[in-house]
Amino acid sequence: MEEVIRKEGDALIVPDNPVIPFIEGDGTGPDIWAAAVRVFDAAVEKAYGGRRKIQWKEVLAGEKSFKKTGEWLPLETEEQFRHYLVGIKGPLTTPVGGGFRSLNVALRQRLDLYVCLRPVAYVPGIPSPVKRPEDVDMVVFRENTEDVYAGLELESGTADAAKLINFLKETYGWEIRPDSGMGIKPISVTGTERLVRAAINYAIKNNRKSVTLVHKGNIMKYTEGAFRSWGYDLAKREFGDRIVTWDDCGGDVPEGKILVKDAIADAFLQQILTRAAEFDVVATMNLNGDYMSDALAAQIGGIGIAPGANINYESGYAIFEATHGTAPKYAGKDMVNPSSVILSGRMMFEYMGWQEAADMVFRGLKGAIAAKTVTYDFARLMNDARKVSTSGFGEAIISHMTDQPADA
Ligand SMILES: NC(=O)C1=CN([C@@H]2O[C@H](COP(=O)(O)OP(=O)(O)OC[C@H]3O[C@@H](n4cnc5c(N)ncnc54)[C@H](OP(=O)(O)O)[C@@H]3O)[C@@H](O)[C@H]2O)C=CC1
Ligand SMILES: O=C(O)CCC(=O)C(=O)O
Ligand SMILES: [Mg+2]
Repeated sequence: MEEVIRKEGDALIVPDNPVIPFIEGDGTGPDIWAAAVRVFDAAVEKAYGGRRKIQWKEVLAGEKSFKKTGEWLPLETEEQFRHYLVGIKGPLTTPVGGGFRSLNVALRQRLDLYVCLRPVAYVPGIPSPVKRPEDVDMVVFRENTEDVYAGLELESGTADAAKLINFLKETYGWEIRPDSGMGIKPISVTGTERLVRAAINYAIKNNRKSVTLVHKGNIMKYTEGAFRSWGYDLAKREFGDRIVTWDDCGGDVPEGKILVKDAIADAFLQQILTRAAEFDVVATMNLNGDYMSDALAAQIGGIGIAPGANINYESGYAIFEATHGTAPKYAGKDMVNPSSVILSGRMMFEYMGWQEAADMVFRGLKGAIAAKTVTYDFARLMNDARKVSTSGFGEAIISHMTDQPADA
């Protein structure tokens, strides 16, 4: 019988043999998925001795879907993610400068997965370009449904672009070059409040020290600046007894309180390199969050190991996915690092309440890295590594799954 994960009130009800839909992904997606699914199944088997098992169900999107169905993102795929509540996906190609819009963004928008959750923490043994990668332990909450990612754009030279440019001149007196392409950046109270609320709730639940609102509000006053103001207002209104702001305490945070502060995005990007330990949970808008998550990933070894999740905390819908893209030059070479999808699976197990399986995945991964068995991206920065393939790294993770606690 088909077992389906469902949400009842605040609780996620997870059967022992849940159906979990997956998208293999384009480019390196199939290589990574083949390694990752073996790791997931091994972790569940070792953690629960056969009592639990995932029933994987492939759903189509991207190039594979287009070849089979003529559609890039069939409605059925979206419906399957809704039906089964929790899913996982590989990266999907988005053409640059034209063609169809991002399927990744479309899925997030259609399921209203408003949080893009990207934890960035160092795993010992991984080569890093910074002196103190262990100082990086941040959790990025990136707003996932609006900002310039809303896809509201008009192409330069079109009648529609000309119409908008004329309207803006007539209505506001704005002078915009007639050969401009136009894009809209919506940032709403609704989008901001639910994102910041999720970030603060996460900080409380996980005993984190601070939540930093990152914005470019000095320049984009009514979008990014408003995000900052609405974020502070929400924090004070809904979490007044749990948080303090910099103005309240001058940085001297009372025991048990979470500091809510803000940083302008350009300064933030240099401070995460110079003073990484001062940042913890970070809440920001879509484009900033996209840039920041890759930049932060670089500090802990690169996007090959940076996981992520797209979540709606009210409906419970969640799609787990890597931070990186399709890395097309390595497609089919069984070469890239599968850690990002594998650690996204670890996040998925945690979300499902399968902590033992999550710990098993992490233990295996830490063991493989400690043994210096790594893929090309890490091997090229290490002197004494044993370079293995995508599938070889998956096998190494499985062979290092032990019964020792994750942080032993
Ligand atoms: N969520 C999604 O599905 C995403 C999709 N994309 C899409 O992916 C496509 C390619 O984007 P691109 O900008 O090249 O970014 P990618 O993230 O695909 O690749 C950029 C570089 O990052 C490194 N990298 C990526 N993945 C891995 C991995 N698993 N292991 C090791 N290193 C890795 C490689 O670096 P090196 O060359 O140094 O080895 C690679 O050349 C685009 O169509 C883009 O839109 C992009 C991001 C997210
Ligand atoms: O959708 C895409 O192609 C890119 C998205 C992206 O870079 C991200 O979400 O991190
Ligand atoms: Mg990105």
